[in-house]
Amino acid sequence: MKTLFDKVWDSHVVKKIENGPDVLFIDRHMVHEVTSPVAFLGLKSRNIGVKHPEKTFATADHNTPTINQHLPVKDPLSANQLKALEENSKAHGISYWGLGHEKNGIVHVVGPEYGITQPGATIVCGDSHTSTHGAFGAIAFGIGTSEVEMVLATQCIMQPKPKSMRINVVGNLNKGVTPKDVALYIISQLTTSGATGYFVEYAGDVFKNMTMEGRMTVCNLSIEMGARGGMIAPDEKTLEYVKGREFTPTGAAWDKAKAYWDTLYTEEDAKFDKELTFKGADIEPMITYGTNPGMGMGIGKDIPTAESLEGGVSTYKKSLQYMAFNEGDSMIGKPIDFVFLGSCTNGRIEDFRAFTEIVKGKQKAPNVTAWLVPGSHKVEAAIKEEGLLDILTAAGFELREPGCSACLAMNDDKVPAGKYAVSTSNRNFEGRQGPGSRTLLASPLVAAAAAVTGKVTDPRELL
Ligand SMILES: CC(C)[C@H](C(=O)O)[C@@H](O)C(=O)O
Ligand code: SF4
Repeated sequence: MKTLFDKVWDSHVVKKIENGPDVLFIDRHMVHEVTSPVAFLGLKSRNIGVKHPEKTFATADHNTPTINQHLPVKDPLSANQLKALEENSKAHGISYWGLGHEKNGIVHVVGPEYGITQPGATIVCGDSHTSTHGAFGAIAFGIGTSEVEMVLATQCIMQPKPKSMRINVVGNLNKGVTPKDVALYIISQLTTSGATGYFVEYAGDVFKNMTMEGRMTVCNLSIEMGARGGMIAPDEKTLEYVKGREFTPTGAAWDKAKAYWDTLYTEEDAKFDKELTFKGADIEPMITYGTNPGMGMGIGKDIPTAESLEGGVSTYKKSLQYMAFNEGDSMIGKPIDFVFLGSCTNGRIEDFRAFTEIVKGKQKAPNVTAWLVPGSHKVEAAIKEEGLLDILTAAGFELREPGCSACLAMNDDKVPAGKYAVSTSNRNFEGRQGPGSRTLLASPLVAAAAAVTGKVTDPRELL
Protein backbone atom coordinates (compact mmCIF):
# COMPACT_ATOMS: atom_id res chain seq x y z
CA MET A 1 0.00 0.00 0.00
CA LYS A 2 1.72 3.16 -1.18
CA THR A 3 1.49 6.76 -0.17
CA LEU A 4 1.32 9.54 -2.73
CA PHE A 5 4.93 10.34 -1.88
CA ASP A 6 6.05 6.72 -2.40
CA LYS A 7 4.42 6.57 -5.82
CA VAL A 8 6.15 9.69 -7.11
CA TRP A 9 9.47 8.89 -5.45
CA ASP A 10 9.61 5.26 -6.59
CA SER A 11 8.85 6.14 -10.19
CA HIS A 12 11.84 8.51 -10.26
CA VAL A 13 14.49 6.26 -8.71
CA VAL A 14 17.18 5.65 -11.32
CA LYS A 15 19.45 3.72 -9.02
CA LYS A 16 19.38 2.44 -5.45
CA ILE A 17 22.64 2.61 -3.54
CA GLU A 18 22.89 -0.08 -0.91
CA ASN A 19 22.81 1.50 2.56
CA GLY A 20 22.98 4.88 0.86
CA PRO A 21 20.80 7.47 -0.82
CA ASP A 22 18.65 6.88 -3.90
CA VAL A 23 19.56 8.45 -7.20
CA LEU A 24 16.46 10.35 -8.35
CA PHE A 25 15.66 11.68 -11.79
CA ILE A 26 14.63 15.33 -11.73
CA ASP A 27 11.89 16.48 -14.10
CA ARG A 28 12.18 20.21 -13.52
CA HIS A 29 15.06 22.31 -12.28
CA MET A 30 14.27 25.92 -11.39
CA VAL A 31 17.21 28.28 -11.09
CA HIS A 32 17.62 31.78 -9.60
CA GLU A 33 20.52 34.19 -9.39
CA VAL A 34 21.63 33.64 -5.78
CA THR A 35 22.41 29.93 -5.63
CA SER A 36 23.46 29.25 -9.23
CA PRO A 37 26.61 31.25 -10.12
CA VAL A 38 28.99 28.96 -8.23
CA ALA A 39 27.28 25.87 -9.68
CA PHE A 40 27.80 27.15 -13.22
CA LEU A 41 31.43 27.99 -12.38
CA GLY A 42 31.83 24.38 -11.24
CA LEU A 43 30.57 23.12 -14.59
CA LYS A 44 32.97 25.43 -16.36
CA SER A 45 35.95 24.28 -14.35
CA ARG A 46 35.08 20.67 -15.17
CA ASN A 47 34.40 21.58 -18.79
CA ILE A 48 30.93 20.02 -18.85
CA GLY A 49 27.59 21.31 -20.03
CA VAL A 50 23.98 21.25 -18.83
CA LYS A 51 22.51 17.81 -19.43
CA HIS A 52 18.89 18.91 -20.00
CA PRO A 53 18.61 22.65 -20.67
CA GLU A 54 14.97 22.11 -21.73
CA LYS A 55 14.16 20.90 -18.19
CA THR A 56 15.94 23.88 -16.62
CA PHE A 57 14.23 27.24 -16.07
CA ALA A 58 15.88 30.42 -14.82
CA THR A 59 14.26 33.54 -13.39
CA ALA A 60 15.67 36.56 -11.56
CA ASP A 61 13.92 37.41 -8.31
CA HIS A 62 15.93 37.81 -5.09
CA ASN A 63 18.06 40.80 -6.02
CA THR A 64 15.67 42.61 -8.28
CA PRO A 65 14.47 46.13 -7.43
CA THR A 66 10.71 46.63 -7.14
CA ILE A 67 10.65 50.12 -8.62
CA ASN A 68 12.18 51.36 -11.88
CA GLN A 69 13.03 47.89 -13.09
CA HIS A 70 13.79 49.40 -16.49
CA LEU A 71 16.87 51.18 -15.05
CA PRO A 72 20.24 49.46 -14.44
CA VAL A 73 20.51 47.75 -11.03
CA LYS A 74 22.66 50.00 -8.82
CA ASP A 75 23.95 47.59 -6.18
CA PRO A 76 27.08 45.98 -7.71
CA LEU A 77 26.66 42.58 -5.96
CA SER A 78 23.05 42.26 -7.15
CA ALA A 79 23.94 43.47 -10.64
CA ASN A 80 26.73 40.88 -10.86
CA GLN A 81 24.51 37.99 -9.78
CA LEU A 82 21.81 38.99 -12.23
CA LYS A 83 24.34 39.34 -15.06
CA ALA A 84 25.83 35.93 -14.25
CA LEU A 85 22.40 34.28 -14.41
CA GLU A 86 21.70 35.86 -17.78
CA GLU A 87 25.08 34.89 -19.24
CA ASN A 88 24.97 31.34 -17.86
CA SER A 89 21.43 30.78 -19.13
CA LYS A 90 22.32 32.06 -22.60
CA ALA A 91 25.54 30.03 -22.75
CA HIS A 92 23.70 26.80 -21.90
CA GLY A 93 20.45 27.38 -23.83
CA ILE A 94 18.33 27.62 -20.69
CA SER A 95 15.05 29.56 -20.75
CA TYR A 96 15.73 32.82 -18.92
CA TRP A 97 13.10 35.19 -17.57
CA GLY A 98 15.19 38.14 -16.43
CA LEU A 99 14.31 41.56 -15.12
CA GLY A 100 11.69 43.20 -17.33
CA HIS A 101 10.72 39.95 -19.09
CA GLU A 102 6.93 39.60 -19.19
CA LYS A 103 7.13 36.19 -17.49
CA ASN A 104 9.54 37.33 -14.76
CA GLY A 105 8.65 36.84 -11.12
CA ILE A 106 9.51 34.85 -8.01
CA VAL A 107 10.68 31.39 -8.99
CA HIS A 108 7.96 29.62 -6.98
CA VAL A 109 5.24 31.85 -8.38
CA VAL A 110 6.16 31.61 -12.07
CA GLY A 111 6.74 27.82 -12.11
CA PRO A 112 3.05 27.03 -11.50
CA GLU A 113 1.84 29.98 -13.60
CA TYR A 114 3.38 28.61 -16.78
CA GLY A 115 2.69 24.93 -16.17
CA ILE A 116 6.34 24.09 -15.43
CA THR A 117 5.04 22.71 -12.14
CA GLN A 118 3.04 19.54 -12.75
CA PRO A 119 1.55 16.74 -10.65
CA GLY A 120 3.75 13.71 -10.07
CA ALA A 121 6.93 15.53 -11.08
CA THR A 122 10.19 15.83 -9.20
CA ILE A 123 11.12 19.49 -8.92
CA VAL A 124 14.21 21.02 -7.34
CA CYS A 125 15.66 24.50 -6.99
CA GLY A 126 18.50 25.96 -4.99
CA ASP A 127 15.95 27.45 -2.66
CA SER A 128 14.29 26.17 0.49
CA HIS A 129 10.76 27.25 -0.47
CA THR A 130 10.72 24.92 -3.46
CA SER A 131 8.30 22.99 -1.26
CA THR A 132 5.63 25.35 -2.68
CA HIS A 133 5.31 23.19 -5.83
CA GLY A 134 4.17 20.24 -3.69
CA ALA A 135 0.70 21.82 -3.86
CA PHE A 136 0.33 20.08 -7.23
CA GLY A 137 1.23 16.61 -5.95
CA ALA A 138 4.85 16.99 -7.01
CA ILE A 139 7.87 16.02 -4.93
CA ALA A 140 9.55 19.39 -4.68
CA PHE A 141 12.41 20.35 -2.40
CA GLY A 142 15.22 22.82 -2.00
CA ILE A 143 18.83 21.91 -2.69
CA GLY A 144 22.24 23.46 -2.03
CA THR A 145 24.56 24.97 -4.61
CA SER A 146 26.71 21.83 -4.99
CA GLU A 147 23.52 19.88 -5.69
CA VAL A 148 22.45 22.52 -8.21
CA GLU A 149 25.69 21.74 -10.02
CA MET A 150 24.94 18.00 -9.78
CA VAL A 151 21.47 18.44 -11.29
CA LEU A 152 22.73 20.76 -14.03
CA ALA A 153 25.34 18.17 -14.97
CA THR A 154 23.31 14.95 -14.65
CA GLN A 155 19.59 15.82 -14.19
CA CYS A 156 19.78 13.53 -11.16
CA ILE A 157 20.29 13.98 -7.46
CA MET A 158 21.30 11.66 -4.62
CA GLN A 159 18.79 11.76 -1.78
CA PRO A 160 18.06 9.56 1.20
CA LYS A 161 14.33 8.79 1.31
CA PRO A 162 12.75 10.94 4.04
CA LYS A 163 10.32 9.66 6.66
CA SER A 164 6.61 10.21 5.99
CA MET A 165 4.15 12.32 7.93
CA ARG A 166 0.50 13.04 7.23
CA ILE A 167 -1.10 16.15 8.64
CA ASN A 168 -4.88 16.15 8.51
CA VAL A 169 -6.91 19.28 9.07
CA VAL A 170 -10.53 18.30 9.30
CA GLY A 171 -13.81 20.21 9.22
CA ASN A 172 -14.16 23.80 8.08
CA LEU A 173 -12.34 27.06 8.63
CA ASN A 174 -13.97 30.01 10.36
CA LYS A 175 -14.49 33.42 8.78
CA GLY A 176 -11.26 35.41 8.39
CA VAL A 177 -9.07 32.27 8.61
CA THR A 178 -6.87 31.80 5.54
CA PRO A 179 -4.41 29.13 4.34
CA LYS A 180 -1.59 31.19 5.86
CA ASP A 181 -3.26 30.90 9.27
CA VAL A 182 -3.61 27.14 8.83
CA ALA A 183 0.12 26.86 8.14
CA LEU A 184 1.19 29.21 10.96
CA TYR A 185 -1.10 27.29 13.30
CA ILE A 186 0.46 23.94 12.36
CA ILE A 187 3.98 25.36 12.79
CA SER A 188 3.05 26.81 16.19
CA GLN A 189 1.84 23.36 17.24
CA LEU A 190 4.81 21.42 15.84
CA THR A 191 7.58 24.02 16.39
CA THR A 192 10.15 24.85 13.71
CA SER A 193 11.82 21.47 14.07
CA GLY A 194 8.72 19.31 14.54
CA ALA A 195 8.83 17.85 11.03
CA THR A 196 12.60 17.56 10.63
CA GLY A 197 13.48 14.51 8.58
CA TYR A 198 9.94 14.10 7.24
CA PHE A 199 8.14 14.75 3.99
CA VAL A 200 4.59 15.84 4.75
CA GLU A 201 1.33 15.05 2.99
CA TYR A 202 -1.51 17.43 3.85
CA ALA A 203 -4.93 15.80 3.82
CA GLY A 204 -8.49 16.42 5.00
CA ASP A 205 -11.39 18.66 4.04
CA VAL A 206 -9.61 21.91 4.75
CA PHE A 207 -7.02 21.22 2.04
CA LYS A 208 -9.57 19.64 -0.29
CA ASN A 209 -11.63 22.82 -0.12
CA MET A 210 -8.61 25.08 -0.54
CA THR A 211 -7.80 26.85 -3.81
CA MET A 212 -4.53 26.03 -5.59
CA GLU A 213 -3.13 29.37 -4.39
CA GLY A 214 -3.99 28.42 -0.81
CA ARG A 215 -2.41 24.98 -1.18
CA MET A 216 0.75 26.66 -2.45
CA THR A 217 0.84 28.90 0.62
CA VAL A 218 0.59 25.88 2.91
CA CYS A 219 3.16 23.75 1.07
CA ASN A 220 5.48 26.76 0.89
CA LEU A 221 5.60 26.94 4.69
CA SER A 222 6.34 23.20 5.15
CA ILE A 223 10.01 24.03 5.35
CA GLU A 224 9.41 26.30 8.36
CA MET A 225 8.48 23.29 10.51
CA GLY A 226 11.64 21.56 9.40
CA ALA A 227 10.06 19.28 6.76
CA ARG A 228 11.94 18.39 3.61
CA GLY A 229 8.78 19.31 1.73
CA GLY A 230 5.02 19.04 1.71
CA MET A 231 2.52 17.83 -0.85
CA ILE A 232 -1.19 17.55 -1.56
CA ALA A 233 -2.74 14.89 -3.79
CA PRO A 234 -3.80 16.29 -7.17
CA ASP A 235 -7.54 16.49 -7.80
CA GLU A 236 -9.87 18.10 -10.33
CA LYS A 237 -8.93 21.54 -9.06
CA THR A 238 -5.26 20.80 -9.71
CA LEU A 239 -5.89 19.61 -13.25
CA GLU A 240 -8.16 22.55 -13.93
CA TYR A 241 -5.32 24.86 -12.83
CA VAL A 242 -2.57 23.26 -14.92
CA LYS A 243 -4.67 22.80 -18.08
CA GLY A 244 -3.85 25.10 -20.98
CA ARG A 245 -0.67 26.60 -19.52
CA GLU A 246 2.40 27.08 -21.69
CA PHE A 247 4.38 24.03 -20.55
CA THR A 248 1.39 21.78 -19.82
CA PRO A 249 1.01 18.86 -22.23
CA THR A 250 -1.81 18.99 -24.76
CA GLY A 251 -3.76 16.48 -26.86
CA ALA A 252 -2.66 12.86 -26.54
CA ALA A 253 0.20 13.87 -24.22
CA TRP A 254 -2.36 15.44 -21.87
CA ASP A 255 -4.44 12.24 -21.84
CA LYS A 256 -1.35 10.20 -21.04
CA ALA A 257 -0.27 12.59 -18.31
CA LYS A 258 -3.78 12.70 -16.85
CA ALA A 259 -3.90 8.90 -16.70
CA TYR A 260 -0.74 9.01 -14.53
CA TRP A 261 -1.95 11.95 -12.44
CA ASP A 262 -5.20 10.13 -11.68
CA THR A 263 -3.18 7.41 -9.92
CA LEU A 264 -1.54 9.89 -7.55
CA TYR A 265 -3.18 9.47 -4.17
CA THR A 266 -2.37 7.71 -0.93
CA GLU A 267 -3.93 4.28 -0.75
CA GLU A 268 -6.29 3.66 2.11
CA ASP A 269 -4.15 1.30 4.15
CA ALA A 270 -0.86 3.06 3.53
CA LYS A 271 1.09 3.75 6.72
CA PHE A 272 2.87 6.96 7.66
CA ASP A 273 5.75 7.17 10.11
CA LYS A 274 3.78 9.88 11.88
CA GLU A 275 0.22 11.14 11.59
CA LEU A 276 -1.34 14.24 13.15
CA THR A 277 -4.87 15.60 13.04
CA PHE A 278 -6.07 19.12 13.77
CA LYS A 279 -9.52 20.70 13.67
CA GLY A 280 -10.10 23.55 11.23
CA ALA A 281 -12.53 25.14 13.69
CA ASP A 282 -9.71 25.58 16.29
CA ILE A 283 -7.73 27.88 13.99
CA GLU A 284 -7.92 31.66 14.35
CA PRO A 285 -6.27 34.41 12.33
CA MET A 286 -2.63 34.03 13.42
CA ILE A 287 0.24 36.43 14.14
CA THR A 288 3.82 35.80 15.21
CA TYR A 289 5.35 37.66 18.14
CA GLY A 290 8.89 36.25 18.14
CA THR A 291 11.85 35.53 15.89
CA ASN A 292 10.96 32.19 14.38
CA PRO A 293 7.82 31.16 12.49
CA GLY A 294 6.83 28.75 15.28
CA MET A 295 6.32 31.67 17.68
CA GLY A 296 2.80 32.35 16.50
CA MET A 297 -0.62 32.47 18.16
CA GLY A 298 -4.24 33.38 17.55
CA ILE A 299 -4.30 37.16 17.11
CA GLY A 300 -6.56 37.68 20.13
CA LYS A 301 -4.36 35.71 22.55
CA ASP A 302 -1.62 37.01 24.88
CA ILE A 303 2.08 36.32 24.33
CA PRO A 304 2.88 33.15 26.32
CA THR A 305 5.11 33.30 29.36
CA ALA A 306 8.49 31.54 29.10
CA GLU A 307 7.56 29.25 31.99
CA SER A 308 4.43 28.04 30.18
CA LEU A 309 6.52 26.72 27.29
CA GLU A 310 8.78 23.72 27.05
CA GLY A 311 12.39 24.34 26.17
CA GLY A 312 14.89 27.18 26.22
CA VAL A 313 13.67 29.97 28.48
CA SER A 314 16.66 32.18 27.76
CA THR A 315 16.31 31.94 23.95
CA TYR A 316 12.65 32.75 24.33
CA LYS A 317 13.37 35.80 26.48
CA LYS A 318 16.06 36.96 24.06
CA SER A 319 13.63 36.68 21.20
CA LEU A 320 11.01 38.81 22.96
CA GLN A 321 13.72 41.30 23.89
CA TYR A 322 14.65 41.65 20.21
CA MET A 323 11.00 42.27 19.39
CA ALA A 324 10.64 44.61 22.43
CA PHE A 325 7.56 42.66 23.56
CA ASN A 326 6.75 41.33 27.04
CA GLU A 327 5.42 37.98 28.12
CA GLY A 328 1.66 38.28 28.64
CA ASP A 329 1.29 41.26 26.24
CA SER A 330 -1.69 41.34 23.93
CA MET A 331 -0.69 41.81 20.29
CA ILE A 332 -3.92 43.62 19.47
CA GLY A 333 -3.35 47.36 19.35
CA LYS A 334 0.44 47.23 19.02
CA PRO A 335 1.52 50.05 16.68
CA ILE A 336 3.25 49.03 13.46
CA ASP A 337 5.31 50.90 10.86
CA PHE A 338 5.46 48.77 7.71
CA VAL A 339 3.21 46.35 5.87
CA PHE A 340 4.57 43.94 3.28
CA LEU A 341 2.17 42.08 1.01
CA GLY A 342 4.07 39.72 -1.22
CA SER A 343 6.63 36.84 -1.39
CA CYS A 344 6.31 33.27 -2.66
CA THR A 345 4.07 32.62 0.35
CA ASN A 346 1.42 35.29 -0.24
CA GLY A 347 2.22 37.18 -3.44
CA ARG A 348 -0.46 35.61 -5.63
CA ILE A 349 -3.68 37.06 -7.01
CA GLU A 350 -5.83 35.57 -4.27
CA ASP A 351 -3.67 37.33 -1.66
CA PHE A 352 -4.19 40.67 -3.37
CA ARG A 353 -7.93 39.99 -3.54
CA ALA A 354 -8.00 39.29 0.20
CA PHE A 355 -5.99 42.43 1.03
CA THR A 356 -8.23 44.54 -1.20
CA GLU A 357 -11.38 43.15 0.39
CA ILE A 358 -10.35 44.73 3.70
CA VAL A 359 -8.91 48.05 2.50
CA LYS A 360 -11.74 48.78 0.07
CA GLY A 361 -13.36 52.11 0.91
CA LYS A 362 -10.85 52.79 3.72
CA GLN A 363 -7.56 54.69 3.81
CA LYS A 364 -4.01 53.58 4.50
CA ALA A 365 -3.02 54.69 8.00
CA PRO A 366 -0.63 57.69 7.79
CA ASN A 367 2.00 56.02 10.03
CA VAL A 368 2.29 52.97 7.76
CA THR A 369 4.64 52.46 4.82
CA ALA A 370 3.09 49.76 2.65
CA TRP A 371 4.95 47.67 0.11
CA LEU A 372 2.56 45.77 -2.12
CA VAL A 373 4.69 43.52 -4.30
CA PRO A 374 3.12 41.05 -6.75
CA GLY A 375 4.87 37.70 -7.04
CA SER A 376 5.11 38.02 -10.82
CA HIS A 377 4.17 40.14 -13.81
CA LYS A 378 1.24 37.81 -14.38
CA VAL A 379 -0.07 38.56 -10.88
CA GLU A 380 0.56 42.28 -11.49
CA ALA A 381 -1.46 42.13 -14.72
CA ALA A 382 -4.33 40.31 -12.98
CA ILE A 383 -4.40 42.95 -10.21
CA LYS A 384 -4.88 45.60 -12.88
CA GLU A 385 -7.36 43.62 -14.98
CA GLU A 386 -9.57 42.74 -12.04
CA GLY A 387 -9.79 46.39 -11.01
CA LEU A 388 -8.00 45.78 -7.71
CA LEU A 389 -5.40 48.43 -8.48
CA ASP A 390 -8.08 51.13 -8.69
CA ILE A 391 -9.42 50.15 -5.27
CA LEU A 392 -5.92 50.01 -3.78
CA THR A 393 -4.97 53.37 -5.27
CA ALA A 394 -8.17 54.99 -3.96
CA ALA A 395 -7.24 53.64 -0.50
CA GLY A 396 -3.80 55.31 -0.71
CA PHE A 397 -1.68 52.30 -1.72
CA GLU A 398 0.82 51.89 -4.54
CA LEU A 399 1.76 48.74 -6.38
CA ARG A 400 5.42 47.86 -6.88
CA GLU A 401 7.06 45.61 -9.48
CA PRO A 402 7.54 41.85 -8.87
CA GLY A 403 10.32 40.18 -6.88
CA CYS A 404 11.22 38.75 -3.48
CA SER A 405 11.58 42.27 -2.12
CA ALA A 406 11.22 42.76 1.65
CA CYS A 407 10.80 39.03 2.22
CA LEU A 408 14.55 38.89 2.68
CA ALA A 409 15.61 42.44 1.82
CA MET A 410 18.36 41.57 -0.63
CA ASN A 411 17.30 44.62 -2.62
CA ASP A 412 16.50 48.16 -1.42
CA ASP A 413 13.24 47.20 0.30
CA LYS A 414 14.62 47.10 3.83
CA VAL A 415 12.66 47.70 7.01
CA PRO A 416 14.74 50.07 9.21
CA ALA A 417 16.16 48.96 12.56
CA GLY A 418 13.65 48.85 15.39
CA LYS A 419 10.64 49.23 13.09
CA TYR A 420 7.75 46.75 13.05
CA ALA A 421 6.50 45.16 9.85
CA VAL A 422 3.39 43.07 9.48
CA SER A 423 4.52 40.80 6.70
CA THR A 424 2.84 38.11 4.63
CA SER A 425 6.21 36.41 4.03
CA ASN A 426 7.53 33.30 5.74
CA ARG A 427 10.46 34.15 8.00
CA ASN A 428 10.67 36.50 10.97
CA PHE A 429 14.31 35.84 11.87
CA GLU A 430 16.36 38.63 13.44
CA GLY A 431 17.24 41.09 10.69
CA ARG A 432 15.42 39.15 7.98
CA GLN A 433 13.71 42.25 6.56
CA GLY A 434 16.70 44.52 7.15
CA PRO A 435 19.24 44.87 10.00
CA GLY A 436 17.38 45.30 13.30
CA SER A 437 13.94 44.99 11.66
CA ARG A 438 11.09 43.36 13.58
CA THR A 439 8.71 41.10 11.66
CA LEU A 440 5.20 39.97 12.52
CA LEU A 441 4.18 37.19 10.14
CA ALA A 442 0.53 37.09 9.23
CA SER A 443 -2.04 36.58 6.49
CA PRO A 444 -2.95 39.14 3.82
CA LEU A 445 -6.15 39.90 5.80
CA VAL A 446 -4.20 40.67 8.99
CA ALA A 447 -1.71 42.72 6.95
CA ALA A 448 -4.55 44.71 5.40
CA ALA A 449 -6.19 45.32 8.77
CA ALA A 450 -2.86 46.62 10.10
CA ALA A 451 -2.33 48.78 7.02
CA VAL A 452 -5.59 50.69 7.48
CA THR A 453 -5.54 50.97 11.26
CA GLY A 454 -1.78 51.46 11.81
CA LYS A 455 -1.75 48.79 14.51
CA VAL A 456 -2.28 45.07 14.98
CA THR A 457 -6.02 44.56 14.44
CA ASP A 458 -8.25 41.51 14.25
CA PRO A 459 -9.33 41.39 10.58
CA ARG A 460 -12.65 39.80 11.54
CA GLU A 461 -13.72 43.21 12.84
CA LEU A 462 -13.31 44.70 9.36
CA LEU A 463 -14.79 41.93 7.23
C1 LIG B 1 18.46 32.86 -1.14
C2 LIG B 1 17.87 31.51 -0.89
C3 LIG B 1 18.99 30.53 -0.82
C4 LIG B 1 16.96 31.46 0.31
C5 LIG B 1 16.32 30.09 0.55
O1 LIG B 1 16.84 29.05 0.22
O2 LIG B 1 15.26 30.03 1.08
C6 LIG B 1 15.85 32.50 0.22
O3 LIG B 1 14.98 32.27 -0.83
C7 LIG B 1 15.11 32.60 1.51
O4 LIG B 1 13.88 32.64 1.48
O5 LIG B 1 15.75 32.67 2.57
S1 SF4 C 1 10.00 35.33 -1.76
FE1 SF4 C 1 11.22 35.08 0.07
S2 SF4 C 1 11.03 32.95 0.66
FE2 SF4 C 1 10.35 33.14 -1.45
S3 SF4 C 1 12.14 32.65 -2.64
FE3 SF4 C 1 12.08 34.86 -2.40
S4 SF4 C 1 13.32 35.26 -0.59
FE4 SF4 C 1 12.86 33.07 -0.55
